[in-house]
Amino acid sequence: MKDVHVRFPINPDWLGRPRQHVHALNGISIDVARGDILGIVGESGCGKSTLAQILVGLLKPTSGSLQLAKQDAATRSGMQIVFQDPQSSLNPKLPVWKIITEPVYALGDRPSQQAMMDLAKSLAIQVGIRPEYIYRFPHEFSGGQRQRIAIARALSTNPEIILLDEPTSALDISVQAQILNLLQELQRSRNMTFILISHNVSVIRHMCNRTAVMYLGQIVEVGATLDVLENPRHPYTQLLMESVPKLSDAGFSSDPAEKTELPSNIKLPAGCFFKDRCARATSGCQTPQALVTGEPRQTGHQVRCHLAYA
Ligand SMILES: Nc1ncnc2c1ncn2[C@@H]1O[C@H](COP(=O)(O)OP(=O)(O)OP(=O)(O)O)[C@@H](O)[C@H]1O
Repeated sequence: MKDVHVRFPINPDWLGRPRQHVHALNGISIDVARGDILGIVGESGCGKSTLAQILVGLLKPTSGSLQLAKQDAATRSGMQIVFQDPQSSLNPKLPVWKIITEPVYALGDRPSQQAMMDLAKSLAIQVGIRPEYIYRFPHEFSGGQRQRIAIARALSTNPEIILLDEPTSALDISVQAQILNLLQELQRSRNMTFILISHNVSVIRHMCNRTAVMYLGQIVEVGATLDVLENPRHPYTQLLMESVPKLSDAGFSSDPAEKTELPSNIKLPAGCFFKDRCARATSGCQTPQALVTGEPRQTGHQVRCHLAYA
């Protein structure tokens, strides 16, 4: 992704002309390498869903561009998505084998029904669903099983990248780890590329080798997950990490927005977007901050703050 911006027009006048815009993404540039599990973390409203929609082509950037490197011969489609809620993302009227093979039809292929049932059976086995269950309907499965079906569907076209948009947030705690483990096994055995969007830092830490932290439609810090989460350099990442619930905490808050307000994305702040919430802000924060590479340089650690390495 190169300098992607997304603005939503709002508040139209009587001629239908927008009086204002929501600045949802404000210059997102990021590379994902093959075999990466890239985590994207940030609080509610920072633009994670907008980014997901741009990645899978449901939304076009207002400006900027996306590029997918040349695909493998074995790869049939660039990207598939697994949504947060398997309850609403699976068509309740279709048997599971048809749900799993839907993306194959979407590519324009018309294989025989038998071939599709065979494909669905083999994918069901890979995600831990009994193959004889593929004739059943979504309501006959638990939440965790439904998410396994959604994962099988994403695999059906053998995509280069799978975008996981909060893949475990709608599931019971006891099932979350099983789904994350399944995703890890699939990623390793197929050397797939995952982009995992989550507000849950623990999920990102468990799963991702690289992590990008978003704030007000920008990436404020990106690098190897251990560097970003264990040794955060941006004051916002530091705030985010301080707010991660500790097992010993009772009545914790995991949302830094509850401590201080997220500024408006209709009228963006001048200079650094974070300065009004930042305990370290100085006069140098009045100018817009660029994402600069710092230490450790070899892991491509980048921070959008002039104080990061001061
Ligand atoms: N179609 C739209 N029209 C106007 N504003 C929008 C639209 N879609 C999103 N927004 C706004 O863009 C900003 C980013 O929204 P987005 O849904 O991408 O955030 P998010 O990080 O995914 O939040 P959450 O975790 O709560 O889903 C928010 O201020 C949201 O209100």
